[in-house]
Amino acid sequence: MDSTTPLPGLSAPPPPGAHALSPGSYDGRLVLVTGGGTGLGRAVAAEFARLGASLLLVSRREEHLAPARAELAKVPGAGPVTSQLCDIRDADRIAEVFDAAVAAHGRLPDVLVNNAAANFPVPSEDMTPNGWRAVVDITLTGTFLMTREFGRRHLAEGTPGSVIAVGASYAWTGGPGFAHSAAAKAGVKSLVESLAVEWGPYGIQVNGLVPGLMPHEDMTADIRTGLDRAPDPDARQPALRVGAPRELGWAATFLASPYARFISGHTLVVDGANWQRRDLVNAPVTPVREQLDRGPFAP
Ligand SMILES: CCCCCCC/C=C/C(=O)SCCNC(=O)CCNC(=O)[C@H](O)C(C)(C)COP(=O)(O)OP(=O)(O)OC[C@H]1O[C@@H](n2cnc3c(N)ncnc32)[C@H](O)[C@@H]1OP(=O)(O)O
Ligand SMILES: NC(=O)C1=CN([C@@H]2O[C@H](COP(=O)(O)OP(=O)(O)OC[C@H]3O[C@@H](n4cnc5c(N)ncnc54)[C@H](OP(=O)(O)O)[C@@H]3O)[C@@H](O)[C@H]2O)C=CC1
Repeated sequence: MDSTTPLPGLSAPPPPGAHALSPGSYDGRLVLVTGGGTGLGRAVAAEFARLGASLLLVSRREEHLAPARAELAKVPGAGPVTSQLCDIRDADRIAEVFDAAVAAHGRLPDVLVNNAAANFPVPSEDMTPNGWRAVVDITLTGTFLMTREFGRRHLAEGTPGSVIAVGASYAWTGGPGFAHSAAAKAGVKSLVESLAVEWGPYGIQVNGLVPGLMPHEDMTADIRTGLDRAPDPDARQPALRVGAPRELGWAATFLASPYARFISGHTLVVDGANWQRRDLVNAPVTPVREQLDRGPFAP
């Protein structure tokens, strides 16, 4: 192939509304998605709904939850869609959310998707203690508290369940400019590995799921601005395209399905191999302060 031949890249995903699993695969199942009102969480929830699941969306802001509830209830084949306001840093409120799940849906969530997370780009030398705590508390501790409640309820009832924790590939590599989030996501990956073993004997499967770059309209301004600094995001991916949020949803519905019951403690990366990218000759290093358009450090 000469340098003028167009590269094909990885093929475009099937259209919105398509699904790999049979219709009705999740009929009668309840799926709890944290952060299910926006972005990737909403896209994941939609794929479960398309397969017949009932949904419980959990996050802090009704302005995120109400429109998502309305949209997801219209997905053909979806079960009932409810939501609960909850800050996942609050263990008491999480217990109430599980009580509300049983009251509204008549069952515990069969699947927990820990999708909610917090993140903003910041050079580490500028990060305040409270900024670090906010991101680690939401992303790691919030994921643990939700998962702990899910596990306790299922262990008490003797019922099986499936947990999916949404991660990020900088759990393996580190994330310059995102040290708090990368550390938290590394903790999430480790948590998945610990709990998969602890709870395997009780029929509770625990996996991680890592999206690659999947732009969506709810991305925070900080992250969107960072992305907008570099033109043509497709050309910067080995797949020659960014991911579509529904591709994460398809992976999630597979991981929590009967066809994946023997997969546990694994973290699946859906990013077209972007995180493994290495060039023969690296691009010159740009310090994080420069990438973020920050002036010199001033204590
Ligand atoms: C360019 C490529 C990027 C690829 C990255 C892809 C990988 C991962 C992606 C994601 O995780 S995307 C998910 C992002 N979504 C969210 O973060 C949504 C929720 N976020 C929030 O609610 C807030 O942003 C929050 C700050 C994270 C949490 O809100 P909370 O109400 O608990 O905190 P605050 O009281 O507002 O702030 C706490 C603390 O944090 C400091 N802070 C907040 N924003 C920034 C910022 N943009 N830069 C620096 N510091 C920030 C804030 O000042 C507070 O600290 P103190 O001032 O009290 O010291
Ligand atoms: N987009 C991407 O390309 C990538 C995303 N990811 C991961 O994917 C997941 C989803 O990201 P994305 O959809 O882009 O981000 P969003 O900002 O759209 O979603 C974050 C969600 O988390 C909820 N949330 C935040 N804090 C709390 C809290 N304390 N309690 C309850 N809910 C909370 C928010 O809702 P509310 O404000 O209503 O509380 C929001 O719905 C995250 O885990 C993220 O780290 C990883 C790599 C790349």
